[in-house]
Amino acid sequence: MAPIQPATTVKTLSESPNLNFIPSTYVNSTINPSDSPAFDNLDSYSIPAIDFSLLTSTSTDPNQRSEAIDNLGKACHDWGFFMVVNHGIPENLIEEVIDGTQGFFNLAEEEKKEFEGKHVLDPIRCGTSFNTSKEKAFFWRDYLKVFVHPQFHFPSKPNGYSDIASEYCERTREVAKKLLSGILEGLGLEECFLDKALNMKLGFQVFIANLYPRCPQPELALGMPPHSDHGLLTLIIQNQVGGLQVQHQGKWIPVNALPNSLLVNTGDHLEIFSNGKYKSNIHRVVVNNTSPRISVAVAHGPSLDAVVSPASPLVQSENSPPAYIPMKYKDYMELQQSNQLHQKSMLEQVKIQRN
Ligand SMILES: O=C(O)CCC(=O)C(=O)O
Ligand SMILES: [Fe+2]
Repeated sequence: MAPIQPATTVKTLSESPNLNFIPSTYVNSTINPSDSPAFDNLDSYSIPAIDFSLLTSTSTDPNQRSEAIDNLGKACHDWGFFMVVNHGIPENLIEEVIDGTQGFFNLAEEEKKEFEGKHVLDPIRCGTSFNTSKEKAFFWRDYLKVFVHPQFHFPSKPNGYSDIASEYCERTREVAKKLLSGILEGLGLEECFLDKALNMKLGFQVFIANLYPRCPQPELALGMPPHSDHGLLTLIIQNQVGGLQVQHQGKWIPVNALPNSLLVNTGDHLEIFSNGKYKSNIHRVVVNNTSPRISVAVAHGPSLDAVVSPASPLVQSENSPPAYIPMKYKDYMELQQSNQLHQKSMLEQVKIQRN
């Protein structure tokens, strides 16, 4: 039987007059509200915040800096998710990226079709859900995915969006690089490993813009399913509308972003590289009936040609044999993007099972 195709973008669907119910193809049976902590319990789950200026400023007292490196390692270990404050990316640049993204999704459907793309390795691709050719239930989300490094690609519309995105991606690349250096330092690895093992000078960077329109039955739909990201670190900004939830100790914790913070997810390749010390974070997006959510996730990975395996100094003792088989990042990314997005199903395939 041919796969069911969504009629259109979720944006168009959500704008249909008198839409009181969602089509059954958007009903997701995987939502389990009881796995969220009771509301008055949320305070005991506070998402770590990292002060970026303490990691990078040359005038930081060395004790404060090593405390910041420890906090960063702890955040990667305990949560795989943290918020970065004092990152130095201007607030107005972030607002312009969100506005440009809104402008892109507001283009006429025929105009967006120009950027549709056919294959997961096409550098510009927009669409709906995650992978409609493989999904049984669709997600309440439209997206634009663009490869922005080592070569910068971008849609030519709307006017000015490409320049803003180019500047923003350069800034996030710098922040990601410094966070990764701090993470490596915390693992006891030399900074040159970034270039030696991961070839970060040619690091793969993808700009992912997401729109989650208003949904008349938010308790039945999901914006994005529980999943981990394929790269090393993903940096997320959003409009003022929440919806991102991170899994922590088996519970879903809603992310209430600190003002002007970057939200950071650790990805599968950090888990592989750290030989399982820093597990990639599982997250999902829930939707609502009042305000559309816009987010921009910029994912930072190794070079597509890098064959990634656990960092050699971390697997030299008998107590810590390599827990993942080496795989070319490009092959990993292509496979993850061509299948259904489900938990850590791709990472499971490279994990070495030991009894
Ligand atoms: O919308 C968000 O905050 C998260 C998006 C996300 O998880 C992704 O694009 O991989
Ligand atoms: Fe994600």
